[in-house]
Amino acid sequence: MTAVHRRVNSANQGRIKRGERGGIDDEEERDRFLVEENEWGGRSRGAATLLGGGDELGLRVWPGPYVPMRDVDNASARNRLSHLKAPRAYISAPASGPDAYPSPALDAAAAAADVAAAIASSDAVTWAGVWALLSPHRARIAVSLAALLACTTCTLSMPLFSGRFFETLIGRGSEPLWRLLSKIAVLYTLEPIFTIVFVINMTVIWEKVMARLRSQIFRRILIQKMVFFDRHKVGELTGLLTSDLGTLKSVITGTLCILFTLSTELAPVLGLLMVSVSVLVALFKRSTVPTFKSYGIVQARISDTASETFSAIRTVRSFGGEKRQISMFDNLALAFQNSGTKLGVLKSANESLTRVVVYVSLMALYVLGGSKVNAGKLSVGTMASFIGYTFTLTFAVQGAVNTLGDLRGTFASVERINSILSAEDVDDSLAYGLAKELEDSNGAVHENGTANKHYMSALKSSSSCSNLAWSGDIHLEGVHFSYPLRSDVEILNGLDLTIECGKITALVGPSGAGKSTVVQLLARYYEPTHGRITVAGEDIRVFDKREWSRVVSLVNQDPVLFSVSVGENIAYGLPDDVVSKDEIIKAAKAANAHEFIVSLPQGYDTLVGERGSLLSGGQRQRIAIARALLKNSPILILDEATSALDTTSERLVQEALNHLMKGRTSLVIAHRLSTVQNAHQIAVCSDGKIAELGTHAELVASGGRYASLVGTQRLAFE
Ligand SMILES: Nc1ncnc2c1ncn2[C@@H]1O[C@H](COP(=O)(O)OP(=O)(O)OP(=O)(O)O)[C@@H](O)[C@H]1O
Repeated sequence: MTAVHRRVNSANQGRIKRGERGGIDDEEERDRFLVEENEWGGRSRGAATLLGGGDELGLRVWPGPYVPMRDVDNASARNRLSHLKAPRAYISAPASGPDAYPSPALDAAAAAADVAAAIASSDAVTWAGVWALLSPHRARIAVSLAALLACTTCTLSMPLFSGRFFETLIGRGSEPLWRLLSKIAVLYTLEPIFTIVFVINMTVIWEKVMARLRSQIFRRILIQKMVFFDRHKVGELTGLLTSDLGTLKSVITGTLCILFTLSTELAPVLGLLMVSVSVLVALFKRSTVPTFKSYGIVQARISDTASETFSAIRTVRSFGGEKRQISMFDNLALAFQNSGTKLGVLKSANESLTRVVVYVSLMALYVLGGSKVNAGKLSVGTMASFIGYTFTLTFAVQGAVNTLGDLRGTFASVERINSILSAEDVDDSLAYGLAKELEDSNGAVHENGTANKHYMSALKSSSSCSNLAWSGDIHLEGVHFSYPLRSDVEILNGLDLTIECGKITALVGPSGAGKSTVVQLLARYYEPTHGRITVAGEDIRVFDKREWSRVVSLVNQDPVLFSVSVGENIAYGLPDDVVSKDEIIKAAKAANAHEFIVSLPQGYDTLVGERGSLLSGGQRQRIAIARALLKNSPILILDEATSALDTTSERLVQEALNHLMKGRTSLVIAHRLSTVQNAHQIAVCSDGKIAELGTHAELVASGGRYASLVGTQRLAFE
């Protein structure tokens, strides 16, 4: 084996292993696949690119550092290769240029910590967590505080100098006017400089903290159970990452602004005013938290409605639904306006009351101070300083009121984030798998890792999952299931089915019988409420969901593509591996997609638009098949994969599917019975059970439901 062969093989380690371990019949095809790759590796510098060595060629390569080829076979190189695991797979050919695609680096340590924290803690945002995020920025905080102190000193000295200025003007000052004015000028210059240092440092710290918080929440959302996504709309969830967190940011910055105006001199007076303000705020708080909460909810609904309308724009157009969407949006905009107005009124009432407190203080100062100046007991300068300080105090109090007002908004936001992202909805089996992988790639010792505390003892190793899936039958044994949001309606009631290894099983039946539900259980989007699903006799719940997802490929009627290039969409079949362009081309060729792809304006680098909207249904379907081919998983589920296609596309897609199904345990769901008549066995699903099972000929001969379905479709069989 040449060095290049070794490199290519190592890079494809994961996929090859799956093939080697498993009992796939199609050994020959896999060998061909590898030989072709090796040939390619020997011909070009592609292998260097494959392993992240593109830096050598002046390319920007995903992901991670360059690994010298000769190192790949030894253990230390394998460790280094683990860094290559990042959520990016597709490498453009050298011709695409160094910046063809951005490189998303993954901070595995932070991600592992976040996932582990999500498993362990019930609240998504805790003040202790925010504090922990702040602590690495201690040096910057110290600089900020020093700047704050300097700035406060300048601010608090200003009224004193104003007083002296008036004294000098009326001829009672001891200092020459020019000297006084130059001191004031220095003060006025330094104050904004210190302010800039303070604000810039605080902004940098907070942007960093907010970015981490956002990542934490995104990760937490991603590991929720499927029911969570049934329950919450997209806008609501994206709102958590934008507006709700935005509120959190403003309060923390605001709190620091209070410090900005604190001083020992003014502490008693400020303290007194703060007590009055706190009392006012406390009185308001009870009534305003719900208002803030409903404000957040309406805001989320608005973004929800907008994103839903735009993503379903074709449906809106075809039904002439513009008026309806506009009125829905207008109603929400009105509700948002009302809620905003209510909030504004409450805020201003709160602020006005505080001002009243300040103005009363000022009036007292004018009356008492004025009479003392008249009586000659107080100098004009001191009186001017007092007035200056009172205004300083006014700013301070207003800042405090705004901050406390924001605090109420923040309480509501944190409450909202935490109530939506409750710990019960975390999918432990998925979170465990993810935490384990992240800790592994971070080099964490597993026995002490956080992931270890959960599921570790119960779950099987990844190699056994792949081995069993390649070699064993799948059994659905007495499966009962109700969707969590409709727990009173039983969709499957005691369904038994054996899906034979390496063969094609078709699942047919009337609409609503539960066929797609079986798919969702096999994909483990949901778990059966009773009964179990086994592979080679092993309950599939003993595998973590990340591992299970690698052994199951799903191609459905309307495959969703990401709004990136065609090549990147195919490479998503192996999202954690480094995939060469040649592998992608080969998968595309096998999926009958290569020809149409190269005829696109930028070939494999053509962007597919949102959800793949710039491609036809048949083209999307073939890209999805190429993606599944690249994934090379032992279990394949086709849910109405050809039902949306015209005859030409269907032929092309069907050919691609036949290629894909070869040697895999396949479950095919189809309404059009002509597409499943050659399946090894056909199961008729009815009322959440398997009513009939056999080959096409057997079922037609038995004259049961299948035969009548065939009759209904008036197909000319045999
Ligand atoms: N996420 C969900 N939450 C609640 N109920 C659901 C959900 N998905 C499907 N259902 C319900 O489950 C039942 C079975 O649906 P399923 O999609 O499995 O049927 P099907 O046999 O695949 O139908 P079709 O052939 O029309 O696709 C239906 O009554 C449907 O309303």
